[in-house]
Amino acid sequence: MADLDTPRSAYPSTRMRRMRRDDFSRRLMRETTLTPNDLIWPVFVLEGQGQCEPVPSMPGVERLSIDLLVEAAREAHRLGIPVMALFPVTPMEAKSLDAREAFNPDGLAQRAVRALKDAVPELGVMTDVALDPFTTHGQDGLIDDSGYVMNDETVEVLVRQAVSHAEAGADIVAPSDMMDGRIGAIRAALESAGHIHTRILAYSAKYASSYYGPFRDAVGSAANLGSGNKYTYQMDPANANEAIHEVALDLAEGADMVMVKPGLPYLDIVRRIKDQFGVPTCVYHVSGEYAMLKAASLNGWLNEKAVVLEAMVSMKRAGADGILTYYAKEVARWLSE
Ligand SMILES: NCC(=O)CCC(=O)O
Ligand SMILES: [Mg+2]
Repeated sequence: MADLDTPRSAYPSTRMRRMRRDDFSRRLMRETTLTPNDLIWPVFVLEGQGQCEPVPSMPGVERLSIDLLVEAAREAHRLGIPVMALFPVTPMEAKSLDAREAFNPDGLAQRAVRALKDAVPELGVMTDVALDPFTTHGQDGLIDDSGYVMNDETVEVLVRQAVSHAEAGADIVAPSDMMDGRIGAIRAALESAGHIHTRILAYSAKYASSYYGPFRDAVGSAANLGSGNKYTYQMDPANANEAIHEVALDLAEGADMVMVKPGLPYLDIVRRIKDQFGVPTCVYHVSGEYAMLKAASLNGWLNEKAVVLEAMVSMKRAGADGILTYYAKEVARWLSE
């Protein structure tokens, strides 16, 4: 193929609109194709039976108890979605300073994994490795007297959490905490416990973003976090080289896949990672991005299906192999129409 700066014939022998004229030739030259295989569906899991609670800041998204989650998983699997990602809603009384509920073998996440692998074994199950749903202060790790999130002490808990997920049957563990060295520590612990097939999706470039607000409402960590912030461990939205550095470290420590989060505002990061490393790269279309599209659609200001599919194809075009999105089921349905 000629490279892009090879001289080309100019107008009128070249008319770019020729190929755009008809549907058949538009389809023929389409460079990016979206399929349900590209989707990971994040879900919020509740205690109880028959529980289904709407998330007010994410219309259309519901928190589900495990029995209803299993039904939803069957449907996701039927729609061709390869993976679901679980986010437990921890009851206030199970939260603590040391986040011990995170590695409870009978915790909500661990029970949900077992139920899903039992009911729909072909569906990939991914778990969130981070302590924010389990701490009374809503930070992703253990804090010292000054409130600083302690790295190495936190990593020890993350390792126990990840191993407990693998023991429950999780296919993918996804550390989203941004502590240093946690990928290597988790990988070593999984290997020595015999969980050699457990994949690690590292949230390598997770930014300290304001787009996570509705998620924190959904899992109930917003109230715990209060006016706190995560600037000492999540990345500065102004940085890109630092993301490359983070990804290089996580790959060296044993990550199978890496993630950029949020999605649309950070597609330059996705593209740089894909070009530089060529590894499986995921992107998280986060709660705030969902809320924006949903709110505008509910107001009649945007065509929901059209803008959501455009957002998805843009993430794929930027180099993403997997897209975590609360719109996963709708997207899979639209693609099959
Ligand atoms: N670990 C998950 C998050 O921190 C937030 C995701 C979102 O806002 O959708
Ligand atoms: Mg890191």
